[in-house]
Amino acid sequence: MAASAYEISVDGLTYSHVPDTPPSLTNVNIHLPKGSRTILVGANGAGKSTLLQILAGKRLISTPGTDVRIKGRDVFRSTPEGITFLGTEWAMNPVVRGDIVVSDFLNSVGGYRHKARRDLLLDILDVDLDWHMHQISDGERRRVQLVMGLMADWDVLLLDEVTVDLDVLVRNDLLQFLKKDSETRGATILYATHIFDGLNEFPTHVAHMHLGTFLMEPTPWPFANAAAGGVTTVDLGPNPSLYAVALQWLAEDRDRRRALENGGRKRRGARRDHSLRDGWRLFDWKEAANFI
Ligand SMILES: Nc1ncnc2c1ncn2[C@@H]1O[C@H](COP(=O)(O)OP(=O)(O)OP(=O)(O)O)[C@@H](O)[C@H]1O
Repeated sequence: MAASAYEISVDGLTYSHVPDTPPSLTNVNIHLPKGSRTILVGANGAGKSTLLQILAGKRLISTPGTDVRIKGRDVFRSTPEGITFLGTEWAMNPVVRGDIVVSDFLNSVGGYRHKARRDLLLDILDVDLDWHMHQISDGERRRVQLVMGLMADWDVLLLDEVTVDLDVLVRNDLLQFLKKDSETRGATILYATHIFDGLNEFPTHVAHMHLGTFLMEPTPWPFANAAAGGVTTVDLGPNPSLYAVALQWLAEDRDRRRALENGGRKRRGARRDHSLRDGWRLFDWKEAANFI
């Protein structure tokens, strides 16, 4: 299939947040069909958020040979319509912690234009239009964000761990809504999460990221084969749950990372006292206690 036939296509993507430092993404190549729902599995620091932010057009990349397209259009040069990105940093913005009533807030971002969908989402996410944004909990603020982000029809939804602070009932209802919406409208979802329970029925594809690369590119889910199609080193039995697969992958990733560290090929940061530079000392709690 030509790259433009995919809803999301990434070719030759390498990216460093800071010039001349090890890349957070290295030669990423993924191709996702329209209507797919892909779960990105990877340890903290694997590169999931970086990839989602790039797809959302939040970072400009002009490296020759890099091609990042959504709906066939270059996300850096001719950003397509219909992409919704929902990340965790939104809730930190002082603007959405101000004294504004939820109904006014949603109207200010066009809620009146999508009333039927907005009302459905208010119901699913159990959001009260009379709430004041500065008087609600983090999880409630997250629910308002989801109503805001999902009330207009989207073609491609990029979700970066935004279900983490939802209660299980709301999260379950939301996932069912997203699945149905994606099936009905052929909309595409790429979802990075660390919470795998209740997720087995959601994805059409699952992918495995580690240290900025895809150890397994998006692969149709479920994995029927007993050894998970060779994607893990141990036999997880028939039809393993996503939780079991993720747990195994992350354990293997940790071993792989530690082997790199032990071989002196750490990517960044000190993790052990023997990694500290000359002249550095470990924190001494007994010494520190004298100052309390
Ligand atoms: N703004 C930044 N400046 C410099 N380095 C960054 C920045 N953001 C992320 N990184 C680095 O890029 C790498 C990938 O980070 P990223 O946030 O994409 O990982 P992640 O898979 O989303 O992790 P998590 O599961 O913890 O959210 C990490 O090594 C991280 O330290």
